[in-house]
Amino acid sequence: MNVIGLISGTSVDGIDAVLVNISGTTDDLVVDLIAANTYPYPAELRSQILAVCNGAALSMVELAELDDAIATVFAQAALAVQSGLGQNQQPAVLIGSHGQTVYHRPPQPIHPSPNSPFPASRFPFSLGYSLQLGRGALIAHLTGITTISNFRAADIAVGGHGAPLVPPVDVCLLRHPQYDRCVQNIGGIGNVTYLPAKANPTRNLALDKRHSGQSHSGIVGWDTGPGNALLDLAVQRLSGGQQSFDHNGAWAAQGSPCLELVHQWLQQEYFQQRPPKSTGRELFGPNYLDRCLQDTARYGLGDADVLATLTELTAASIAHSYRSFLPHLPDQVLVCGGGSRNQYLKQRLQANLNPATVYTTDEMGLNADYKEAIAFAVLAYWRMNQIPGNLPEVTGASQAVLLGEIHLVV
Ligand SMILES: Nc1ncnc2c1ncn2[C@@H]1O[C@H](COP(=O)(O)OP(=O)(O)OP(=O)(O)O)[C@@H](O)[C@H]1O
Ligand SMILES: CC(=O)N[C@H]1[C@@H]2OC[C@@H](O2)[C@@H](O)[C@@H]1O[C@H](C)C(=O)O
Repeated sequence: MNVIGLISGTSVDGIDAVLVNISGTTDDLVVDLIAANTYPYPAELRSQILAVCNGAALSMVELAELDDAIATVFAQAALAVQSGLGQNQQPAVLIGSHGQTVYHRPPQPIHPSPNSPFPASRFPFSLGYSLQLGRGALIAHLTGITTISNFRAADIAVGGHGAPLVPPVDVCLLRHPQYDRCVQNIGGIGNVTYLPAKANPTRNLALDKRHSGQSHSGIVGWDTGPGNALLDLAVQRLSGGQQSFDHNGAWAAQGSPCLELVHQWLQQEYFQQRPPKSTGRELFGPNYLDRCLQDTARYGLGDADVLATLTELTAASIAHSYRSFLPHLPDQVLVCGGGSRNQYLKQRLQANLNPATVYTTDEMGLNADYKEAIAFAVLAYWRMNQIPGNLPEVTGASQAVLLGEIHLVV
């Protein structure tokens, strides 16, 4: 079946769109990439989204308009990605659209009031909340293709974080017979999937002691913290808006990281918190960067040193979380997302993760730039085949559930 996957991530740089052919279900899942492209947001729409992500207030009218403006560009991306198909290629019969996250709040532990009608054992937390704009009904109407959207809501309703959702797809496409692997996405935020080798699951039995979730398979995952979000914001500030990101890490590579500062930052709550855990720009956004820059100023760091230190925070927080929450370091780390193109970050990751070897998912045959869009095509395909899409051991949900709402074409 040909399926389109659409996502714009926390970097808010544009819509990643793929057309894939999918067959099989889980263990026998096969995904062939037919076409892929990124369609940048119109500048004004992007600034509006970033303002909302940074907490700008919106009226209901503005919210409705923003939702449909995003749905419209998502629908355009879907049509565009399959516009140049050869004669022997079939158009998509299904779209999986993640939409644009504008707000994400993980579930919070609470102390229920004595008058609560719910027993504390049943409801020991307030549910998370995650809002993705770009409503699926409009995408289905504009494209004429059945669309699945709002993937995170069902997992959150059963107590999960609703994120990360890509790990079950990593399990099907990247698990190795002999090597323990981590698949590390480095987008705006970083997230990992740990894939113990199929051959030696018993090596991973120690996992439950470190990880507060239950994982019989040994497969776990979580958001590691900042990916490129802080770096991008810092580059924009330090270049006076001339540059939007540190191309290949060239600027940071001219400086040296302040390891003492990185060590202090790693003591912060998010890095110490056990999985399941998820985060977003609400935490690792402009205010967080302000605090980092106050610290770097105290240490008298120059611009290149500031960027090297923020790059080190991304690399070191990833390595710190593996050492804290996995039974042992993996044999291989497969990076994907835009951060996998930052050569300096990749070097620092390798230095922090020795003796594990760092690769990109491209080297394993899975496109590093479009893996998330591919995953949402697969999640939509699973939804249509009644296959639950969440991994409770990753999201913290109380059960596996079907993910996504189906919007048929009327
Ligand atoms: N050549 C490059 N050199 C350095 N950094 C790069 C390069 N290409 C992309 N990036 C970084 O990758 C970022 C975009 O990554 P990506 O598209 O994976 O993020 P995202 O999908 O929006 O985020 P998330 O996975 O958190 O939702 C850019 O903002 C930039 O920081
Ligand atoms: C709420 C939200 O959009 N979370 C994103 C974000 O970007 C990376 C990381 O944080 C991950 O948890 C998730 O995205 C990917 C696609 C996921 O669900 O696996």
